[in-house]
Amino acid sequence: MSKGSVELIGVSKRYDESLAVKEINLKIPGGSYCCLLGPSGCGKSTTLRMIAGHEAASDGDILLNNRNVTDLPPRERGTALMFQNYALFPHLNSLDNVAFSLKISGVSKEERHSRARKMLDLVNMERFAEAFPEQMSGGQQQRVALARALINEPEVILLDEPLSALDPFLRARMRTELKRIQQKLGITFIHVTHSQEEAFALSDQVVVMNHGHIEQVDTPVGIFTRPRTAFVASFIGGHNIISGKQQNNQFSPDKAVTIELPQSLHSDALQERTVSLRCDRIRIASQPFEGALKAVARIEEVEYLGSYIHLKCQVGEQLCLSVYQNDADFLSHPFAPGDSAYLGWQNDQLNPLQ
Ligand SMILES: Nc1ncnc2c1ncn2[C@@H]1O[C@H](COP(=O)(O)OP(=O)(O)OP(=O)(O)O)[C@@H](O)[C@H]1O
Repeated sequence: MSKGSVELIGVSKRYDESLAVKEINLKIPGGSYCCLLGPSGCGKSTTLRMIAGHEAASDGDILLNNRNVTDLPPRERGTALMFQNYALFPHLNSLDNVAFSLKISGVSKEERHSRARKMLDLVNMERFAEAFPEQMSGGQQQRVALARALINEPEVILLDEPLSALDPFLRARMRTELKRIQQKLGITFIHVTHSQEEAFALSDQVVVMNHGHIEQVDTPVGIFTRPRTAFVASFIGGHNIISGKQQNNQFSPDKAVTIELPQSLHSDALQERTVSLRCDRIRIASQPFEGALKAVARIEEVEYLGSYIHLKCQVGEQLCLSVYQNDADFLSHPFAPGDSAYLGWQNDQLNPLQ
């Protein structure tokens, strides 16, 4: 692995009786953008803080560039943590905020200001060198905080929900900025978020966490096209999760519905099976169509979402499928609740879940 690689080996964190992080194993390649994604309380921030050294691991080892740093203090690890609330000093201007840690290490004023200016330049904040935190917007303060985290040239930067305090417009802009800076510096970014959109837009590698363990590590495309568990499929959204009994390649999620599974999921024995099916991979029409026709449904709900429409379709008694139809198709023939509809999909769109 190149510079800035991080490896967690059997890492756990115990708080009194509860295990916040449960024996996780993870490799993050140097120079990559990695997002830890999951719901509130799943252990993302604790994992990040253990990598930074602000929280001691109860068990396991943390390796940075193949060097065991488990027992080292934060400043000896080559990492920098950027806090959610930016934590800028209110009485210092941007330049002095960014240069602060250099001042503590005894770097001369001329050199620390020159290095701080370069960092402000990198985050496009050179014009605000003399401004104090209260004179800047949330997004501007965040750029300064990022410059401050980068001043010691860390190989790994750790970001805890860095965009959560920004409005949606600024959040999207800062997301692009973070990616640009990561690519320019070529260092490792580890970013905690509960937004799948943010994780998908930024990551080389997404780590989906739930209840202190890792559910899946994959590229954004891998996570979205092949979620491994029902938790991942439901957390990232856009997927139907269908459970039922299977024998051979016949799958019955409902007494009145039988779905044919792809040959790769064939099983001779009767067994329980859960699969996911992307909402945007289901074809819907008001008339029967040739090929891949799978079910007749009744439209229960119609939700207009701009570029696509979410249709809730009841199939049999117990199976309700969500279908995303593009707006052009919908507007040329709008469905309404109570209408009948014909649904179809390719068998290989049925993705097995654990
Ligand atoms: N200092 C602490 N003392 C006791 N329990 C803690 C402490 N810090 C975290 N926890 C618990 O550990 C679990 C994981 O917390 P953590 O903050 O890592 O989750 P998270 O996924 O980052 O959540 P959020 O997105 O809400 O920040 C939670 O159940 C939390 O209550």
